[in-house]
Amino acid sequence: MFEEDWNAEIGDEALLLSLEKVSLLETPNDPSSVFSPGVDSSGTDEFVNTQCQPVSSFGRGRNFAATGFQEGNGRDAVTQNRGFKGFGQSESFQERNTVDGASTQSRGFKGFRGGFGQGFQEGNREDAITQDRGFKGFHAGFGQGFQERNTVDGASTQSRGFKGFRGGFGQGTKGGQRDLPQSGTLDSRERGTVADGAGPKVTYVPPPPSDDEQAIFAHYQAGMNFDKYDENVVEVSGLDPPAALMSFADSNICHTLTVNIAKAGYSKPTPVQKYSIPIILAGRDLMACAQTGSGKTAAFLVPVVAQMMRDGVTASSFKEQQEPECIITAPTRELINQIFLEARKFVYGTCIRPVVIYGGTQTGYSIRQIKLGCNILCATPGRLLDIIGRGKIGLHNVKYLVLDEADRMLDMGFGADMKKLVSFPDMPQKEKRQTLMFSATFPEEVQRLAGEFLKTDFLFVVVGRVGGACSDVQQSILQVPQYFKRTKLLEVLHSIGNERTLVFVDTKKKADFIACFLCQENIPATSIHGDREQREREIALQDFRSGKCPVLVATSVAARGLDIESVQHVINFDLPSTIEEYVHRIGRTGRCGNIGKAIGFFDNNSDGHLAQPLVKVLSDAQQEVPFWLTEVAFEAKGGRLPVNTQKNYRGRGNMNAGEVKMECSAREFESWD
Ligand SMILES: Nc1ncnc2c1ncn2[C@@H]1O[C@H](COP(=O)(O)OP(=O)(O)OP(=O)(O)O)[C@@H](O)[C@H]1O
Repeated sequence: MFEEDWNAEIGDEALLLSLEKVSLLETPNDPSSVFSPGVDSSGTDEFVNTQCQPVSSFGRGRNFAATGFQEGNGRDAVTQNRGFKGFGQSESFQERNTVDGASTQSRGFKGFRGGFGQGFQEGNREDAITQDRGFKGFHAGFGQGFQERNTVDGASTQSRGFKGFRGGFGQGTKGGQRDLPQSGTLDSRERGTVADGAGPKVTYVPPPPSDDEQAIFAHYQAGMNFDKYDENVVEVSGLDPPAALMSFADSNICHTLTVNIAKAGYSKPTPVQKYSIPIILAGRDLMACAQTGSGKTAAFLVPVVAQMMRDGVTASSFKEQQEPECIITAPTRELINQIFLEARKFVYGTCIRPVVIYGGTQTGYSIRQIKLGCNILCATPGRLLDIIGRGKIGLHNVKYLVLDEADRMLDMGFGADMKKLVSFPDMPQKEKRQTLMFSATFPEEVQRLAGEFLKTDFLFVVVGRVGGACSDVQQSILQVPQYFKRTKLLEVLHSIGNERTLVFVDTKKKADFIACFLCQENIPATSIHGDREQREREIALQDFRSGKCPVLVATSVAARGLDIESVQHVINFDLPSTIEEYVHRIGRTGRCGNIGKAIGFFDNNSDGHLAQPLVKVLSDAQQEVPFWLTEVAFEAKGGRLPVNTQKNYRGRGNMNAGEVKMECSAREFESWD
């Protein structure tokens, strides 16, 4: 991700003063009210040596707001250390970094003493052997009664990020109760290149989902605008498209699946389902674009399961190498898990076995799940390639290849992985498999790239406008300069009350910082981003879903696909760099016919590039367009684009290959898969 200008925000005197006034959380011994990112890293640079993620349990040592904080880091040999390293109060805070041996790197926040305000320095030192970057020395504040020790023996160690929250900010989660096996965060780097044993092991095993029928079919209610989906114009391009279906019963699918659809609470198909289901049942390749929250997941799962049943799929039994009939990929771990949970609904009572594998979890666990049998493999790209490379998955039986969030899967972030996937010798050629692509956005150049994966007679279904925002989301764009954003955020959150709100920021560090800040303001918040351990990410999401933390501060890793009940608000604290990302982010609310609200903080200094595409997205979705925004858009068009120091201009319809390339940065620096 892009490095933000922290000085611009934190160095502001007024803000520092206001932060000094912030009172600390005052429930040190109440485990249910002391939160947690347990944040563990924030660095963004490449690793040099092996890395050691501190074991940061949320259990003991979570007394984040009591009396004193200690951190010790004892390391031998080549050590790298990046990120936050402890919060504490001046008197009781101690930080110990014992480094034996040579070559030490240390980056990032190192010890808060005294709130966010004073004593905040950024160090940027680089000598031959020792690197030390980032915030160092917060004096006075933010955590008390907090201890962390990281002792790492052995050579060549790296550690990044926040070190010191065990429990962290926010409310909720008592680590002890949730002490699942620990994970390290190898993320994308764990793929293939870092074999088991070569680096610190990722040991996280996610808790198994409930097998209880009620839990499997749990769903939220469609909203009052559900029927309005039918008002959307649907365009199908390509030769001989089959007729759309009007009801699930029309689709002639097997009885068990029909029952499962009903149990999932689907009484009638949405437009993307009406058109996609018969196309897939007819064996055609498909690229489908429909607004966020309008049921694209079932639009591919239902017909794939129906066809597998029709073709008499056999139950796969225990084998060292499995040969799934269907592979589904998506860009983020949480999203692929969600797709897997949806798949479990539709295959219920059949012999079809779906399996999910994704990064940040123990590779051995993924392999064990696969060995037990696998008909539908839901996977993030990195873990998928890794597992294929280990010979645990044979591809010659693949009949369906699904790319959810296909534009993201084909851009420079994951495009190479997807090319690699279809280039495996045993992967059936595109003529011999069905390739299905779904997204709410499809920039034109990505549409062109998609052609390489699809048969020439593929069909393109567009519900509404390509890349259009969901009209059930009431959008407002406010002019908020960077230095004023936190004040504005508080103002908005106070007016919202306890309603579930997703706040998007542009960097991982900032996600943690804003979550901390909100907690200090007694707004229970947690964070999700690519530097958090997978276990922490899942806990954060769970706490948000359950309402324990009604505010989730996120980077773009949470922008796509996530379907969380009752998210009433999305706040773009930082607007994203592309309009597509904006459309996905605000689409976390206003789903399945429910209504939602999205507020964007527009900073003239950094968001000028987004003015024009925003005006278009707002007006296409029949939203009010502020006059000032049209003016900024006009200025941008006239060549007087405000100097943009932080973001890259990647508006829709204006992308070129180079701009697509930039998309990869988000994924490279964030561990999405
Ligand atoms: N036909 C239907 N009837 C009732 N609910 C439905 C129907 N189809 C989908 N849903 C529900 O609507 C919600 C949104 O669906 P889904 O997540 O598939 O949307 P999406 O189009 O993939 O969104 P995004 O673009 O954000 O990924 C889910 O909770 C899903 O269970």
